[in-house]
Parts: sequence; structure tokens; C-alpha cells
Amino acid sequence: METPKPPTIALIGTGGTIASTAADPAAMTDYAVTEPVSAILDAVPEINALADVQYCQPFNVDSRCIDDKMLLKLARRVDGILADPAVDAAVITHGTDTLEETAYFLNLVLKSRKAVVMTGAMRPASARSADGPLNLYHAMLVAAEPDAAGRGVMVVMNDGIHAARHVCKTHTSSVQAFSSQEHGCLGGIVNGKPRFFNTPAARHTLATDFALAGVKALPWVDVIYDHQSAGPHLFQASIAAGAQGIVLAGTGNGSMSPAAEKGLRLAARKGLACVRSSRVGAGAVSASASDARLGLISAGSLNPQKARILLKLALTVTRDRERIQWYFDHC
Ligand SMILES: NC(=O)C[C@H](N)C(=O)O
Repeated sequence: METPKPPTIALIGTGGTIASTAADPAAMTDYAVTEPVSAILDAVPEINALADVQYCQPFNVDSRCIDDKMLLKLARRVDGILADPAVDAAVITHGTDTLEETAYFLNLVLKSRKAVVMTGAMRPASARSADGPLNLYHAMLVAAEPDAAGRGVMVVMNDGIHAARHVCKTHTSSVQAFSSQEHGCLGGIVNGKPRFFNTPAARHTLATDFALAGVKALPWVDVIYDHQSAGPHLFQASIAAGAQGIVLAGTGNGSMSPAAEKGLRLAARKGLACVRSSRVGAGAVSASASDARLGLISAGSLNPQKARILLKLALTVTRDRERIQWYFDHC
């Protein structure tokens, strides 16, 4: 019997700690992005037995530096790669600090059923027990698994397979830095094999209204963090700077300090789309009876940084409050 041809997987390097080195093997901070994606791949020769890999490097930066232009460039590049019938799946290496933002953005705009798996590392490539090589190998295992297709963008870190919709960075430095909170993982790597237990319920990839054709720039959306004794000046500054939306990192279940309520009311009156999210880190912000009267949108279980991504994309399609609320309820 002929052995089946291994899948062709596109590896797209964007930087992050997985591509970084520090002064010595004990150093876990104070590193810099130095490694091209080819070097990250060469460090894991076991991948050769899994897949034919074609790599590219749209940019190579720490993920705190990623801006809208880079996000659009990456999304267009990945969409183009996935449209190639010769490519079966894609793996993207990325810094972990803003990984959840890029993952959710791609989850909403890529128009493909093919598996897209993102991964990174918490320890630099030069570290004594670097986690990047195993994370990359696991990401390739998941991308090569036929059952991975149709689940949207996934994040593979430290043996877990997470849905882009739910995954958040919840630790500053541990290798167990990512969690899908109460929603749970999609699955995990068990004894060298990917196992899926869940499938994402929210709309993604082919089932969203969002596409990048014709989008030259993304609308500007600010996140404003609420707290005791807040002032209205950040809202005023955001409106004056020309923002098209504001996401409030509100207290508790998206509740607002008096200044935040005043600031959001003003912003909504000026035509900005205003979303109530929460700074708590778990649970959903539920719709409130006053949202329609105040012109506000509730973020559900999206944290502020992910609510910002969805609001930016929603504003490429509509400014209608109810339609935007629908996106927050379904995407
Ligand atoms: N662990 C990491 O990847 C953090 C890094 N500073 C980044 O996000 O690019």
C-alpha cells in the first residue's frame, strides 16, 4: 500500500518570544526578536516527518508592536495562502502578549475552512527549557489533523487547543499562560495526538459578515479602563481625537462609574459606537435595560481587547447599534 502524501502546511512567522533570544540560558526576560521563522522551524526536525512546510515572514516583531496595518497585511497574506489548493492548513507563530487579538481578528475575517493554528512561547528560544519548539510541534500536529478543519482559528499552547473566540492570556510569565476560562478548551494534545472535545459555537471564518476586500484601514476604537473616582477627560479626548468607537473596561458586570456613564452618553450622542465590557476577566457582561436608552452595546463574554477587535470590524459594515449588538451576541 502506498503511504499517503503528508499535508502541505504554510508556516507564517510574525515574531514574539518564540523568535527571541536572551543573553544566557537562564534569562527569561530582557530578550529581543532575533530569529527568522526558518530558524524556529530548523530547531524542530521532527516536523519534517509530519508535513511539507512552506514558510514566509510578513514581519518579525514583538507582538506589542503589531498595529492595524500589520494585522491587515497578515490577514490578507494568510487568506491568499489558504486559497491555494496546494496548501492544506496554516500555522502562525506570534508573540503571546497580543496573540488573542490577532487570533480573534483572523477568526472573524479569514474565508476558509482550512485549519489555522497559532502558537508562541513564554520562554525565549535561548532558554534552558524553551517551550517554543514543543508548542510549534504541537501546532503542526493539530494543523495536520483532518478533524481540525472547520473549527476557526485555534491557539495551541502548553498542550491545550483553544478557540480564538475564548482564549485569553491570563498569566504574565508562566508557560501555562493561556486559558479559555469557563468556556473550556477545544481539546488538547494527549500523548502526542491531538484530541478534540468541543467545537466553537460562535460564528467564525466563512460564517461571518466580515471580509477585507475593499477595507483600506480599520476604524479607530479606544479602550477606556474604569475605576473609582474616574474623570470624563479620557472620553472627551477620545471623541476629540476622532475615534469611531469606545470600549469601556467597566467594573463588575459592565457597570459604569458616574464619569464613565457621562462619557459614554456623550460619545454615543456624538455618533461613536460604545460597548460595555468588563475588567473582571471572567464571565459575561449581560444586556441592561438601559443600554438602548443610553445607546450602548453589551460585550457578552468578550474581554475589552477582544471587544475592540469585534467593534472595529463591525464598524466596517454598519453603524447601527442593534446590528452591532447582534454581532456581539453571535460572533
Ligand atoms: N511571550 C511573548 O511572546 C511575549 C512577547 N513580548 C510578545 O508578545 O511578543
